[in-house]
Amino acid sequence: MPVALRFPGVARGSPAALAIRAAAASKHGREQDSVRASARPAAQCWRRRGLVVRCQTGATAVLKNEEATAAAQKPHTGFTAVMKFGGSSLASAERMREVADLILSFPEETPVIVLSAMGKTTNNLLLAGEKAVSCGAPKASEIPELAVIKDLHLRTIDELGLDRSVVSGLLDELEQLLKGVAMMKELTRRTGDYLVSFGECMSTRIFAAYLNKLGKKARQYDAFDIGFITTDDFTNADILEVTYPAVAKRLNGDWMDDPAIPIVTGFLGKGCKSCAVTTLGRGGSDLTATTIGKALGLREVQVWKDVDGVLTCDPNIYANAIPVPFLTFDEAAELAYFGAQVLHPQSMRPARDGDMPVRVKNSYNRHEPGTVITKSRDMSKNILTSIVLKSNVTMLDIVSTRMLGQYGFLAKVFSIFEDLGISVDCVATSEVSISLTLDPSKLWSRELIQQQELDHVVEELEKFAVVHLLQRRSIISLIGNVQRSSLILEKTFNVLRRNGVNVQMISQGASKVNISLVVNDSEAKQCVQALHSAFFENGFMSEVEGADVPQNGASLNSNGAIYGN
Ligand SMILES: Nc1ncnc2c1ncn2[C@@H]1O[C@H](COP(=O)(O)OP(=O)(O)O)[C@@H](O)[C@H]1O
Ligand SMILES: N[C@@H](CC(=O)OP(=O)(O)O)C(=O)O
Repeated sequence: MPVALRFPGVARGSPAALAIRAAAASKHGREQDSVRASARPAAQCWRRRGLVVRCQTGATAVLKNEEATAAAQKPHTGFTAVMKFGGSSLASAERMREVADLILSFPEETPVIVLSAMGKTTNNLLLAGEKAVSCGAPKASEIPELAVIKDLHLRTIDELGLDRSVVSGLLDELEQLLKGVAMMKELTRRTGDYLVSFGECMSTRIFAAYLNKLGKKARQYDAFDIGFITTDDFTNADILEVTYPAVAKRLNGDWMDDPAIPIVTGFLGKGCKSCAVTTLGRGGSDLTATTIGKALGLREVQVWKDVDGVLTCDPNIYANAIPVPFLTFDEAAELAYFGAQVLHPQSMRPARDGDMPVRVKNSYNRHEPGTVITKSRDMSKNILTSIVLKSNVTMLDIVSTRMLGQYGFLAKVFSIFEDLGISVDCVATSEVSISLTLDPSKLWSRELIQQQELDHVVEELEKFAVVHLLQRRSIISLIGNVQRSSLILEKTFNVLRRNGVNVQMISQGASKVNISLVVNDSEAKQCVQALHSAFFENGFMSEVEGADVPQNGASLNSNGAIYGN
């Protein structure tokens, strides 16, 4: 028999209201879902002694003021963790089966699931959009990438034994959209975001349907419909603060009313002014996951990838890379910012704010401990953690013609980059000159800077400086303990000298975890390999007194608690 409640002064559906409701349910020995919020004023009221709860049987009981207050202050949520699965973990029906099996293998968890688009679907959607611009409306239905997307999703549905209607409407809509782009001969950033959103909208619908088919009750959510409110910076939107309470209210509220595992689209949001679909930058589902984790105050966010955690370098550059068991949020953010594609650069922010560990795990190798990322760790024994390479970087040497004082010179240089929305990575200055590197992509949209934009930058800078544009450079970032910088640099320069490589610029970030070196693109991979073997493979760490030797140290018990940190 439901217990009817009303909470004067507490907004209906708010986390506090839900928490009081849960406390009342627990006090009356009821399942939470047998307790319903009611608008009926007569159902109960606040008395001096507390909240009088009247069951529909006529019996009453009191939830003491202290109990109600304590519950409201510690909002209860049924959820325990966020589990995010990227495109690499969801590339086929077989992979979806494995991911479902993985989720069900943690019966003690009540996770919120965040999914990216299947496999390479986002890239295919972007390519299809580009082709639509020039192919002409009658040919839009024949774009090869559209066929690949349709085939992948329909085959997955068939193989999972689901009804094609789960995505057929979206596939039709997608085809219509491409025809529209072909007719307009234009793909704006806003339309581009709407276009790529089909990937996540389809993967989540398929997966939710599959979990339901397995008997695990799941509910699909489009992030842009549940309170993910962003700036209107299409392709690279920022999540706004209002998102946190809105998402918590919606997910907690639905859970209380009708418990089901939420399956949420990663990467997507809703522009605060435009109300159009926005995206959070490539790889943005990691950020969706940590945002939900913070909103719900969860114990942990798990980010499931196709590698055994964050590695000592990109395994595509050097196959001997090994997992890094522990990282701080600062190290992970720096690593991501300087090019390690494994995490979205902004994704550590909510985790840091909510002091919530992030675990990077391998969905293909679930028993590996992975990497645990936390606020702090014992850095005293740490020397080098990981080596990151960012290629195709442009370097600018800018020498003042002394028309401006040094102060005005730096301000003027940076205002030009700000106006053009181009991000500057590394900077080194003298009194009259500045060397800096430009990210190959504009901010996080991964839209490459065009030559004409660079020409424009140089033209603007040449009004007050002599400028040398040096292209095809790479930044090698040494993520580690900058307190041991002399040791790191001594070893690094030995290795580079032996390999005949000259460093063209050095910069040590204020974050105290990163030293960056600029070298020629053509030498960069060889440098990373040589540095990796010198630091991680030849017993260097064990020779240095008190240094931590990288090895797998983090482990996960059955309910996901972290050992060994
Ligand atoms: N330092 C690193 N550690 C781990 N993976 C890295 C690193 N640098 C680059 N990568 C690449 O990142 C990939 C995982 O990220 P991503 O493809 O975005 O995963 P997902 O699609 O599952 O979110 C790995 O397959 C690997 O190739
Ligand atoms: N699908 C989007 C968002 C994302 O996060 O993907 P992944 O988790 O596969 O990196 C992208 O490809 O950018």
